[in-house]
Amino acid sequence: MKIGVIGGGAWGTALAQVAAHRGEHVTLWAREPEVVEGINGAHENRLFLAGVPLSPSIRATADFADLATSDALLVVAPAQHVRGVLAQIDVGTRPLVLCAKGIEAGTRSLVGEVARQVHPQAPVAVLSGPTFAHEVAAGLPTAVTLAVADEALGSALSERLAAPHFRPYASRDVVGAEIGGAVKNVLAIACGVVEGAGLGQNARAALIARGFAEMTRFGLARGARAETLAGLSGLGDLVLTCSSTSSRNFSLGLGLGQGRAAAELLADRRTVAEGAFTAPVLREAAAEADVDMPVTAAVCRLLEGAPVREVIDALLARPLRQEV
Ligand SMILES: NC(=O)C1=CN([C@@H]2O[C@H](COP(=O)(O)OP(=O)(O)OC[C@H]3O[C@@H](n4cnc5c(N)ncnc54)[C@H](O)[C@@H]3O)[C@@H](O)[C@H]2O)C=CC1
Ligand SMILES: O=C(CO)COP(=O)(O)O
Repeated sequence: MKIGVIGGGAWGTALAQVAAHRGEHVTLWAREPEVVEGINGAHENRLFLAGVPLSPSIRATADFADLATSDALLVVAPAQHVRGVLAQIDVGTRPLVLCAKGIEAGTRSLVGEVARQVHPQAPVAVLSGPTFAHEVAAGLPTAVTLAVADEALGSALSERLAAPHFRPYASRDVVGAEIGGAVKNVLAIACGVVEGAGLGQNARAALIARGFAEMTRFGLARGARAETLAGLSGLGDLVLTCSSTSSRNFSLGLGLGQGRAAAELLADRRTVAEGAFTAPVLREAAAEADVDMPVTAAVCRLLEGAPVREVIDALLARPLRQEV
């Protein structure tokens, strides 16, 4: 199978590396000419995954037409850009494996919904889980959820994407896999705030547990399965990104917790902290579904510039309630 990868950021590059190590023909579309040149020439993506020697068999391109012969397309552009990028590609009936984690602003669509709107003929799969790109690219053991409605296609894609250190677990819950990945980014910002504001490890553990309760309420309201939310793409990824400065979302929260302004933290950054874009859309979607998401609302207020102390005090002053 020939694999096409759309997006030359850290994650697209790491996934291209996994496929290349399996011996697949990999064509990677990247937006930045210097990424294309670096991968084809020096076999390195210095902009987004510096220091990782890439397989010489990965072929990078800036031309969507070069993806025409790929049998399956991994979509690894940031969530807010998936629609724009997909609109430029003739996909036909080829499977789209969606790897971005977020909800589209304006439409409130999950990435899978965006893909179906742009390419209704293409079957959609979601690949999501606890996967720092630099660890995957370095060949460290990693497991992901691979969610596809069609079981036969799910098995075929799992076979093709698996590697000795990269283990997909098949699921049919596409919405559940997507919601876990999108919501955990917002919660990772909150955990970074706890760290930055020096609120302690009890608070962080509480936030992970209450954040997971929030993710579950929203997921169930949108048709996700509880088991998926408790799996790799939900709780697994939540734990990873809520406990490491390797997470861009956690790092953004760390800065906010230290009292720095969101605009300053987001300005000029080349890498994407998806939670900053997802948080306001998630707040809207939660209101629409009549789901209480206090942590998400607090993250939104911090991104809008509210003082950290004020937001934390308001969160702690909420009326006491039943845990379940
Ligand atoms: N980095 C990681 O460890 C992981 C990232 N992801 C997800 O993968 C998606 C991509 O993230 P990364 O590869 O980490 O990105 P990155 O932060 O390494 O790089 C930014 C990416 O955004 C692209 N971009 C910027 N403006 C754009 C535009 N106008 N149109 C199209 N593309 C544009 C850049 O070309 C680049 O590919 C995100 O949804 C992220 O949540 C998922 C799992 C792991
Ligand atoms: O999704 C990720 C790991 O699973 C990457 O997290 P960040 O985008 O917060 O770096």
